[in-house]
Amino acid sequence: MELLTPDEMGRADAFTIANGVPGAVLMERAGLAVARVAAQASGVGSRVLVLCGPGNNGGDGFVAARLLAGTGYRVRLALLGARDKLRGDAAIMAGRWDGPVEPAAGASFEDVDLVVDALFGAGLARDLDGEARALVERVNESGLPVLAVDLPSGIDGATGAVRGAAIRARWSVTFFRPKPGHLLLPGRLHGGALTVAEIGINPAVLDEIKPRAFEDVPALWERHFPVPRTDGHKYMRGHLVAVSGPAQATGATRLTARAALRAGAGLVTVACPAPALPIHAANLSAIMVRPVDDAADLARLLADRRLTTLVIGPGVGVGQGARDRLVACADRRLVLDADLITSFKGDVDTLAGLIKGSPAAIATPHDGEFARLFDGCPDILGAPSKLERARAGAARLGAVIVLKGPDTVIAAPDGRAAIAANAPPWLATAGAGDVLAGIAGGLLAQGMPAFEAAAGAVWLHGEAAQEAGPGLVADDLVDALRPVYRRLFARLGAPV
Ligand SMILES: NC(=O)C1=CN([C@@H]2O[C@H](COP(=O)(O)OP(=O)(O)OC[C@H]3O[C@@H](n4cnc5c(N)ncnc54)[C@H](O)[C@@H]3O)[C@@H](O)[C@H]2O)[C@@H](O)CC1
Ligand SMILES: Nc1ncnc2c1ncn2[C@@H]1O[C@H](COP(=O)(O)OP(=O)(O)O)[C@@H](O)[C@H]1O
Ligand SMILES: [K+]
Repeated sequence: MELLTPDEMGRADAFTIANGVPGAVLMERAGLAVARVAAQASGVGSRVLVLCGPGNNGGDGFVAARLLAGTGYRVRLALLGARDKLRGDAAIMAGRWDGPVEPAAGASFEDVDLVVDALFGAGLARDLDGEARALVERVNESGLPVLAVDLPSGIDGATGAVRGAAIRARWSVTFFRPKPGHLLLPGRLHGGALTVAEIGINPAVLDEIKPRAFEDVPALWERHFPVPRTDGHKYMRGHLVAVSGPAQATGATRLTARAALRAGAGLVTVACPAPALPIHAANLSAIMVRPVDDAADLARLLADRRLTTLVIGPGVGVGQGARDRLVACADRRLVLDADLITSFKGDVDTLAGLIKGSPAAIATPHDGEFARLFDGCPDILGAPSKLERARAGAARLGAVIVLKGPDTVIAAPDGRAAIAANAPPWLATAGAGDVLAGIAGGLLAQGMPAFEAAAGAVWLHGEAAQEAGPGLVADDLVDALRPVYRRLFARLGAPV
């Protein structure tokens, strides 16, 4: 579940080697893992072309080639660079390979069933060019199935970026823990199905490395998940207010409110301008509706301290009205979304100042809203990856940021971050973001800490979209949460 940057992975290798496991042993195990996945991908006797690079990634390739050749595969091996330039463990493994070594530049792809890409992994240091780039492009043009060792060559393991050009693999095998580049786009699209192989690195090294990035899976947040108590009642599960916009823009707030209630908030109230009240009232049943025409009205409503949590943004309108409403609720648990975020365009420090007193705040921008909020912050918008952008944004805002998309990143001001990889493409539909804000609010209302609530909400949202399947509209997500909850509760040992 931890994600290690290539640098952190290098430290994990180094710790392990320093503690008595030789690098060559790790490399033998890495090559064995590659050979195993190759064997699952392609039957005995098939023709495998192993492309080896100049570093240790190439060393893994030499091992895999030897093991496959020894178990009935017809293996050719092609090397990028000179054999006598190989160093360390890679040189040792080249010495254990007794077959021919072709130059990679002119290698033929005729009569090949599977390509093993062992060109570059964690050591990719610059954009591919020249011979390396031409080779990668030739592999992609061949249309042959590719198994990537560690990372598809050309993908930056820390950022997921394509460095010049990158292999498009059908399978990838990485070692010990995935890297951010396996989950961040475009890296994830280049990697295919990912296998994470144990190669004998003791997980105790994680205590030294203290990774700060994680895959967004239940193990990350389930300890904090608010399973309803047998002796509980609705007032123990929080009262959430969804702040609504005007009569012509009420749907987003209803999606938010329904999602919050479904996610487990004890009570949910929609606070709306008086003209919008009949519309909400006619369309809601378990959710309460209160007239709130301006910020002063909202402040009066919030004199009741039991209203602990607010979601503000969906449909609320961009401008001073939204900003004033935030002032009225800034000391509560908060989910900030959509129009509220846009209302602070280029003014993140004012927003940060306002929400300083909030006990738990989450902002859920998509890329466009993020760019607006951090307009004028080139250090944040220009950070090297989506992971680093979200982290830098969270630190500046002083709140958890959920930077949405196919590779949603959840980042806390303290540097913890998670990347979600479970959202299907049909989740990108109008109103899906309003539902996400509601789920996050529903979890916050039940007392979940902000980072865990945000990560939990993003995962649940993706699972609900999988559950609903293609053709999904945002309303379906709310219903689809039920089977997802049933499975999660069963996993947590809660009554279902
Ligand atoms: N002992 C270890 O550290 C282990 C390492 N393993 C493997 O080792 C890999 C990392 O090995 P390395 O650190 O040697 O790095 P790589 O083998 O990924 O690449 C480094 C080599 O590529 C060259 N290079 C980098 N960018 C280039 C570019 N754009 N164009 C042309 N050449 C470029 C470098 O000069 C260097 O020769 C991992 O991805 C993994 O596959 C595994 O065997 C497990 C154990
Ligand atoms: N290509 C994609 N694959 C999976 N999920 C996506 C993709 N694009 C967007 N999403 C998700 O869809 C939701 C859209 O939210 P948002 O952009 O706020 O839209 P809206 O305002 O219409 O609700 C977010 O949860 C986002 O992470
Ligand atoms: K590779």
